[in-house]
Amino acid sequence: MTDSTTKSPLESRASGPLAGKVRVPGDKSISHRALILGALSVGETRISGLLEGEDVLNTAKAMQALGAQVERTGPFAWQVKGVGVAGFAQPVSPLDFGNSGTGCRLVMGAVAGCPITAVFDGDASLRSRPMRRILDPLELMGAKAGEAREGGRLPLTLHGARDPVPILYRTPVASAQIKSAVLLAGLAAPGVTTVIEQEASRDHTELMLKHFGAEIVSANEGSHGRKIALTGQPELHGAEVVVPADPSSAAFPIVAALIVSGSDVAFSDVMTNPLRTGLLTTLREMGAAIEESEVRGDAGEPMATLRVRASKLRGIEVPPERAPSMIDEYLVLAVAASFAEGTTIMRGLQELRVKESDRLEATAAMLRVNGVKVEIAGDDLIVEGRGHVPGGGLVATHMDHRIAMSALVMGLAADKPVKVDDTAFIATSFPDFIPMMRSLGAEFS
Ligand SMILES: O=C(O)C1=C[C@@H](OP(=O)(O)O)[C@@H](O)[C@H](O)C1
Ligand SMILES: C=C(OP(=O)(O)O)C(=O)O
Repeated sequence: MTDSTTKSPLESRASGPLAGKVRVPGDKSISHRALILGALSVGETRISGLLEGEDVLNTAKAMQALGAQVERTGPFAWQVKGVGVAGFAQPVSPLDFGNSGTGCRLVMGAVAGCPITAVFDGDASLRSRPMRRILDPLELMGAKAGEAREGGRLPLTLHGARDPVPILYRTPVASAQIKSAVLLAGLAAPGVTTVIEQEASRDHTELMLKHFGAEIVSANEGSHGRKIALTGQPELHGAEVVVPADPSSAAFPIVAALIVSGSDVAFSDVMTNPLRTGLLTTLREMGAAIEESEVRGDAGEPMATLRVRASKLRGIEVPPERAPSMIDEYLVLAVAASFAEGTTIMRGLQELRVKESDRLEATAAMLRVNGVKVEIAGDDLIVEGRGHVPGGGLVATHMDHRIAMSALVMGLAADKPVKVDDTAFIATSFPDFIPMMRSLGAEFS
């Protein structure tokens, strides 16, 4: 996918009721972490339900380049034989993370604790994203970033620490990627590495570290925060990981089912970790009919079947403290808000500016070009819902999978078709999105 020049446009049009039961692919966050922790463990890790999207496949390649044995043993089934904590080997060529911030930043943390040097690179989107936020704590732990562009942007050379030191670090923004990078580097440091976050971000790294045998304690901090303490230099043991379905991927067909009248769609095994369910909370507040059944858990990650039926939605205000639990879902929430009656105000979205694209601007542009009234006020996004969307626009995806999927969802219920300029990046997180949506009744051409 890196710097692809051939674009694959697609148009989506008003469709009949969506119906069926599907399992969206494995969770992207958990898939990256299973490969990385498998590589840092002694013995064998077996992963089922891995997301075989480009982002995760790039992490798998990076683990191989760093000395782990990584093998696909069947559909979505992978086996990793690890090198142990701080055991990474010097890679012979640059590590290419393609479009993936998570893969790149988490592996930076893991490399920072090893006495090796690695070059990190990615596509034009990833090269535009800030890496200083990761390099700052890693340098405090003893790693050194070599020559890099302004803001620590890729490509960059990272020299891991010979003797990593544990730190206490307060993350400057609610970011699971920063927290996870520090914890992964902390694995190699003697003593306790502590991360304090003012707003709790997704805790998959903490849960999975415990699952692999690390001593890690997490406590509430302030009204919305967490304090996480990891004891360094554990022996991590290979483990079984069952990857639940990705709620951030399910978000697209969920919103599609809500806005296409008469729809009734079920989603199995969707991860319902409370630090990832902000969108479900918000949609329910807007009037969405979403029922949970078959609730269960695996390796600390709860999951459930969700049944979603087309619903009349109303505009609401989404508080800023909810942002970390739905940070990747605002684009498709903005689509739902466009079909709602009344104004939806989404507050505190500054982090959307540093994702695969500037998602605040790109979301507003997607809505505007399709006749929806929208405004950006500081870090807030304000959408005027009128119960229907004119459509007819051509949406620029800016190398961003979630813009492409959101726009295609919008077209399924808009008055006129909606076209996206490029669907290629959907393969980073949801390779079967188009056929799965068609199987539910979506009309794409
Ligand atoms: O840790 C993770 O797996 C992720 C954390 C989030 O990023 P930030 O940590 O930058 O908020 C999210 O946007 C990304 O898709 C996945
Ligand atoms: C922000 C995302 O991913 P990443 O940061 O891993 O590129 C995303 O998938 O929406």
